[in-house]
Amino acid sequence: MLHSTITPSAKRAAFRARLASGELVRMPGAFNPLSAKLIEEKGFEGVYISGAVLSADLGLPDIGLTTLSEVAGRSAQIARVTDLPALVDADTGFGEPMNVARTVQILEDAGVAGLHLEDQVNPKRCGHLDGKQVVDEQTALKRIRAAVEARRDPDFLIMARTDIRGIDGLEAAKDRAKALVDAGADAIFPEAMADLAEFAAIRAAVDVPVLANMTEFGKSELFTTQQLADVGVNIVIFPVSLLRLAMGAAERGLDTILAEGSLTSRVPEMQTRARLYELVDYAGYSSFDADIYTFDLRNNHN
Ligand SMILES: C[C@](O)(C(=O)O)[C@H](CC(=O)O)C(=O)O
Ligand SMILES: [Mg+2]
Repeated sequence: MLHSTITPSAKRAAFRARLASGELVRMPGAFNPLSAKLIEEKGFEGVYISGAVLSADLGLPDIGLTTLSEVAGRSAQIARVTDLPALVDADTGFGEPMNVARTVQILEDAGVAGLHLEDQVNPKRCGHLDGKQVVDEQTALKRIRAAVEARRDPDFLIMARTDIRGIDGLEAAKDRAKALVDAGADAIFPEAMADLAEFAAIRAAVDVPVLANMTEFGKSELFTTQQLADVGVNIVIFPVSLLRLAMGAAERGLDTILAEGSLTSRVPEMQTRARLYELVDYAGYSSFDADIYTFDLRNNHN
């Protein structure tokens, strides 16, 4: 009820242990705290907090407009309601290496299990857009070193994302990944890999966990969790998928009101009131204080 009772440090330790086991960690993107609860209930191993989703949620493009406070606020809301470890997209770290250090501490305070920092120039753009630019190697490494030095919980995962594949190719991505690991990165997120062989090449180049980004309508093909596990990928994110599904359903629903004047034909597709109440645990609140829960589902159409 109310919130997760597992401390951030325990979630981080569990995340590290799961990664060390070699088993794939599946992290769908939670577009809000409620969807994080659903992800947990379905049995996934973690939740991802996407920058693309946060900006879209605010009605903004994903081009570096969102602030650290907005990302930290959303991260804290999500981390508070789930026992799962959360990995948050910290874009380029919101500025210079000094800002990156502050970003790490603020996101540690938000209760997430780790973050990823990318090597794009500021302002960044979605990794699947054309016209991206990356910083030189020394600048990229400084960001990671600053992040590692600033962290207070040694289990807080600092993942380095490199966007260089789409600009200078796979060899450059392998070199950059190795250098980022030498600078202290705990894991690597190679953005916009073209195929499974490219994931395998990054996997072979470094000895830390590797993440695969299974975002739809992007530059990577969509592979199954089994295919990714078979090439040694350790974490898979479905960053924007739940938002895309929900928004697809919302759009169809709005069209139905326009066409039919009612949503009756869509009700079978909706999450029921009973299911929603189960997910947010009305019953738990009721046993905590029977006076606050007087609603009886049996009196409703559901
Ligand atoms: C993973 C990502 O950084 C995100 O913000 O979720 C995006 C996802 C997307 O825009 O599809 C990305 O740059 O890949
Ligand atoms: Mg992003």
